[in-house]
Amino acid sequence: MDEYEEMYGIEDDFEQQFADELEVVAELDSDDPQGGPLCPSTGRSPPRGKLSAWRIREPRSFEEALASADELLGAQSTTSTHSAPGGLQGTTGLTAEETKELEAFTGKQESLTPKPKRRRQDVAKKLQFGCTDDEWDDARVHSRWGIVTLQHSCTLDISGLVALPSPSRSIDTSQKHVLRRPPPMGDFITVTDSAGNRVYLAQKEEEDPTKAVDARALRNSHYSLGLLSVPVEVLREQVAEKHHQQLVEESQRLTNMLSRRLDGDSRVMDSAELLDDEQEAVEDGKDAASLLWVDRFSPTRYTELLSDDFTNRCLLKWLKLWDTVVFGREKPSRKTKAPQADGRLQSKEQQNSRFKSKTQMTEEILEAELDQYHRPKYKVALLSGPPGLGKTTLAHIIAKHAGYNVVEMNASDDRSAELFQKRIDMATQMKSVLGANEKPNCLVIDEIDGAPSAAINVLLATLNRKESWDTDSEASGVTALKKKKKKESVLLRPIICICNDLYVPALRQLRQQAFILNFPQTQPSRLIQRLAEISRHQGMRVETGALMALCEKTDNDIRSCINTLQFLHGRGQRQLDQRAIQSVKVGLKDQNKGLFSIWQEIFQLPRTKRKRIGNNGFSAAEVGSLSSAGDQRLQHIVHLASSSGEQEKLTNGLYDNFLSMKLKDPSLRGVCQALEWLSFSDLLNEAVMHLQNFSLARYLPFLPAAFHLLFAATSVPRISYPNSQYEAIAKMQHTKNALVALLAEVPPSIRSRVDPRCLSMDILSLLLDIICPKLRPVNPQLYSTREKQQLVELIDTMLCYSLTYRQDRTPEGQYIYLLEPNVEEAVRFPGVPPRRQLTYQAKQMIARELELERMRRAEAALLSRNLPQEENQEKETKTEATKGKVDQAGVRNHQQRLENIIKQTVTETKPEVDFFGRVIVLKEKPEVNKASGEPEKVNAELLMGRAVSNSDVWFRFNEGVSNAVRRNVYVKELL
Ligand SMILES: Nc1ncnc2c1ncn2[C@@H]1O[C@H](COP(=O)(O)OP(=O)(O)OP(=O)(O)O)[C@@H](O)[C@H]1O
Repeated sequence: MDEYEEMYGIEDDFEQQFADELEVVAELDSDDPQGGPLCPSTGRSPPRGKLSAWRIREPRSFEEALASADELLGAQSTTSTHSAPGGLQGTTGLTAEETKELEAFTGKQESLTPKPKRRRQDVAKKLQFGCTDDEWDDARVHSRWGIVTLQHSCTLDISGLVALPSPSRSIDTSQKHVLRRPPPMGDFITVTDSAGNRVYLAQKEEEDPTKAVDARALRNSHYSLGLLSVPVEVLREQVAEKHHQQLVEESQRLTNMLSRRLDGDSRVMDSAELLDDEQEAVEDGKDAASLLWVDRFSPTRYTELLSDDFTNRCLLKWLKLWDTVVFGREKPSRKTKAPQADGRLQSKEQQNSRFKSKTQMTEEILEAELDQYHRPKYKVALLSGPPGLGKTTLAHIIAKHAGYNVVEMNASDDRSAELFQKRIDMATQMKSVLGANEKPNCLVIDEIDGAPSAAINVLLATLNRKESWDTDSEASGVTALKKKKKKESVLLRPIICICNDLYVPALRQLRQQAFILNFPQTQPSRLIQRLAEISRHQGMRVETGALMALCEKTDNDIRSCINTLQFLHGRGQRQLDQRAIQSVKVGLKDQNKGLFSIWQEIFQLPRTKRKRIGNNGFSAAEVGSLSSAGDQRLQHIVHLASSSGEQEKLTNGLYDNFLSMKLKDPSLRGVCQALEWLSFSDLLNEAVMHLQNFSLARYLPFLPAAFHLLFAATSVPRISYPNSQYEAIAKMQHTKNALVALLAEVPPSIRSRVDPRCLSMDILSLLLDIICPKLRPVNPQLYSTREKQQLVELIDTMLCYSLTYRQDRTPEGQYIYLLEPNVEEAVRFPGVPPRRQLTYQAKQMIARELELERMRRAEAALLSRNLPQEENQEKETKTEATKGKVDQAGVRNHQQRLENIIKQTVTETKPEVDFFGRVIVLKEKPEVNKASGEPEKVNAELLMGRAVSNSDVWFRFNEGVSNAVRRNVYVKELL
């Protein structure tokens, strides 16, 4: 207070009056960063930094203000390096002497300018905590609730309202805790010194982790407002982790590079390669995070392969067989086996040779002699097996290991035969010219099962070029030039083909000419080891049980396993147990199992697996939560069925085979349920197909699951390919066609009352009985009148429905008469006694009668059509007296037709010539009845020939071949 009075010469009642309130306000508004000037009366900073000192002091005159400003400027210019207003002093780091000098200097200016504020150190000393000046300099106030650190010349302002300029934040916080008055909120501790001065230390709770969580929750509520989608802590963690990972990868890469260089087996890497690798390393560092693990951890050496050793060795051996022709190395001569002394042993071996194992056969192929061009017997190796087992990787590594430059092509992509040819030629006839060590090419054709037959034929032609060369070599010297040309095109490089399905029809021929290697499943132990390595490398802790579960889930598919691990790693899962693997939905392979294996899995119970060691990590509750074995089976079958894209065929297979399974219940309840399921599935299918309601399609895979639960047995089921549906459809189509053909010929009066459904359901069966009357096997001439009548009715009925009998020959060579159209099949039901059949003779007689009747009717129809014409002609004949008898009797049908034909025919009359080409002059010219005045008729007669025009019989001959059944017809039969 006295200092304030010194400075301004007045006493501020306001401060005294409202000291408590001001302190409380100051307490609340304690985050003035600069500290602000001290309150002159209390030695504390005023409630609000901006308002305090200058606002409350007395107003000065203009001259006073100018003078003080001048003085202040002068002082600043001299002490510009030292002076800092108020609380900033501490930051200048002045020594005690310098401070004193500064005080002396400012003391001289007192009369002109307002006094600078007293340093806080002095104010603090006034409290007299019993510390000397030096002690104050280094004093540290420790408390449970916070640390107050006083460093160097920094002073303690116990008011707690002035922010001390301090390098550490602890002072700032401590200022809030040492108060002159009890804090308005929270607990505090009272401290009284020997002089009776009392201060209050605000009590601050130690940081509670739950509070931190609360803070986070609070922040989360802010995030929900859309401020930051990911908490900042998580972001920080991610950045740190990424950084760490990059470092780990970088170090790993460098280690690999070093080990590769040091590796004795590996070839010496030239400087260019090293440079490349280093560059790669830099690039990889960038891309490492985005790289797929399957690519990053792809094996680079033979020893890193996971595939079966026998397969690896066989392929390598086969490739080595090419060494003679490709590298010019001699094939190492094989040791001939010592002749067996024991005759008995020899005979035993001979016996065994009849039953060779697959391994023996493979080895025999590999030991077979080379052909005349020093190539192995099989020019192409065919690797087959399920996807993701590392076939392509194996081909690449083995080819590289054997010293080849690998050229890969994908047969599914390059599908045209020309492109196929071009690529094969390029790969097998050209040489890599890039790089210091040029290597011969080895062609790897991936996915050959996806290639069309034309492309496979191109490959086969390439393999068999040798033959064409041989024939040429045997030919005479004329083809010698060609020979040389062809010799170059003989295949001299190895080709490795890779496929998933060895038995696609297009590969049939290639199979016979290829060295086939079936890729077995990867051994789980090896795969688990590799997966453990990868996960460890990536900082994941994965239990062995979890890895086993993963291998099982993916059918030991390397690609699927590694991809699943990467996926889980990407989701931030660093620790994996068996349950995590089982609960995750990824990792299920896009399996495309064959239909037979699916049917087999449906009708066969899975073999119970041995309980694994370390698999008992579940508590009782966990075991309870796991789905039962039945549930798992059901899920497996549902998954299997939905992954096969051929739902209809799958259902057909179930339908055709389920009755041949071993049925457990004698009451056949299972069969009834299965039939219900089938009809339900049929309805579903109909709804999906007809109504386009594809949401129902998800229920279709439950049919196989139901069949599995109903019929699965431990024994291996015998499954046949389903044909019944195809046969049924073909039969139905055939029957429909017969009915349509029948109705098409039926007269409209009947057709209007008969539709195909009514015909097949109501009429046909009875009709077939009607057309099989009892007829005596005698000549129809001998039939009684009743029998004749019956025959007439039969013929009439058959004609009405356009039925007839057609002669046919059975495969055994027997002649039979078949109903035409053969609607008999439409009403022939299996298990029903066959209906009575007419004899061959009866059918023959009926067929003949039908034919005759048809002709008669046709003629009658024609006649009836011609009748009006005839009437007209009759009228004409009456008027024309010159008309002959023929006209009076009416123009005959055949004559009319003949005349029409003649009118239409344009005949060129050529003069008759003799053998020497001279025109023959006719001696007797036909007489022209000029009197009758009918030149046209004479002409017509001339053209027709007298015999025809005057005859009642004429025939027309159509030139050409006829396959019609011929029989002799006498003219008298026609009359
Ligand atoms: N030993 C191994 N270690 C790590 N990864 C491997 C190993 N072997 C193969 N892979 C990886 O597995 C993946 C699948 O291998 P690959 O393509 O050779 O299988 P595939 O049997 O040819 O499959 P597809 O029939 O689908 O072509 C590749 O990405 C490969 O990098």
